Amino acid sequence: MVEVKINDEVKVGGNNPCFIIAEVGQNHQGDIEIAKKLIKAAKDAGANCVKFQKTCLKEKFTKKYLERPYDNPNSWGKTYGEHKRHLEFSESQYRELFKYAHEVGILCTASAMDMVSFDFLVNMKVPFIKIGSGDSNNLLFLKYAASKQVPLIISTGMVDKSAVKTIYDIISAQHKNFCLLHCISAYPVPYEDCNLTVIQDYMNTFDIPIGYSGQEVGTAVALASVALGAKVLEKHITLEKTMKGTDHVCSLTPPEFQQLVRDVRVIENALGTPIKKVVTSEIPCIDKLQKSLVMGCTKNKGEILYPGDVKIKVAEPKGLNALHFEEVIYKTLVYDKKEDEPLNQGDFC
Ligand SMILES: CC(=O)N[C@H](C=O)[C@@H](O)[C@H](O)[C@H](O)COP(=O)(O)O
Ligand SMILES: C=C(OP(=O)(O)O)C(=O)O
Repeated sequence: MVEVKINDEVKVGGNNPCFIIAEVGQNHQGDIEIAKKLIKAAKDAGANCVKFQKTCLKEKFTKKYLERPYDNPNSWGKTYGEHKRHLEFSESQYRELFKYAHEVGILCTASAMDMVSFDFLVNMKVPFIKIGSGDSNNLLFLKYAASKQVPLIISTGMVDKSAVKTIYDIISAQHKNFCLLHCISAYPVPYEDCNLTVIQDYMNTFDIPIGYSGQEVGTAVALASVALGAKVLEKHITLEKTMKGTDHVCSLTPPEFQQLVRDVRVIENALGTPIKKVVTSEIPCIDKLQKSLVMGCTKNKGEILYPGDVKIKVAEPKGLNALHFEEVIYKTLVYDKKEDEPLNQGDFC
């Protein structure tokens, strides 16, 4: 199975555990202390990585768009530009955050929301660069990103399958060190729009690790994505869901994130093998409750066992496994047998 190399220690895909990204995004409210608390919370929750969103505003947005009024309860300014400026950390603040994450001991990166930010992140030597759904139609940027030969995790919200194939073709023409994440870009995503089985379709179509970036409320859908085979899982993290900001509503609090990580690991462990076999932990139940073949009546040596003469019961001691019922019928007893006595190999011929 194809693996993506994040760094010397961390690989994604194949038989590696699901790589869990705690997406801070802009849930830091523009406050570096909150950002640090979220980095620490992500580490304590057991996430593999914590992620921000790096934007060069004049590269990502037109002047007119930045001047657009942004008058809603989640806004940090009168215009979209003011709002975004409030939420954007400077390069030196990013350096401080990356340093802090390093001290805390968690991988830290960001989504490059434009080419300028991409270059900054390459220079910062982040373990991989995320390209969010806002760029799933930005083929120019995707080509540029692919040419830089850094590991990429790419979300595929807001486009259809044919565009996703194009993204795959663009990146894989340069390298295979990338993952695609199924994503629906709504905040929050109604459950009926999650279309989680797209993950399986991606897995059947693409020879790279597939993951899920979930914007729905809660953890159930994210957990299901892992059961379906997601090798990367991204969920937003917040200190408090009632905080101001567009994404808090679809985010997980630190205890919820911790539970998510725990449950993902339980699911991975439980997925086990597709080979159905009797496992050691079942032996006590087999001993206690599995049924076996016993005599349904008292019969003597030389008599034939007719269907009604053999019963299937939980017995002590056990007889032959009840699966052998058909093999016993119409055989001749070689011993006298009492009702309820177990029937074993050698009792008939
Ligand atoms: C598509 C995309 O970029 N989505 C991101 C990742 O999920 C979001 O975090 C947005 O940045 C956020 O919802 C924008 O909110 P506002 O417009 O209020 O700053
Ligand atoms: C928009 C982003 O992600 P997604 O599309 O996965 O929500 C992002 O990472 O910035």
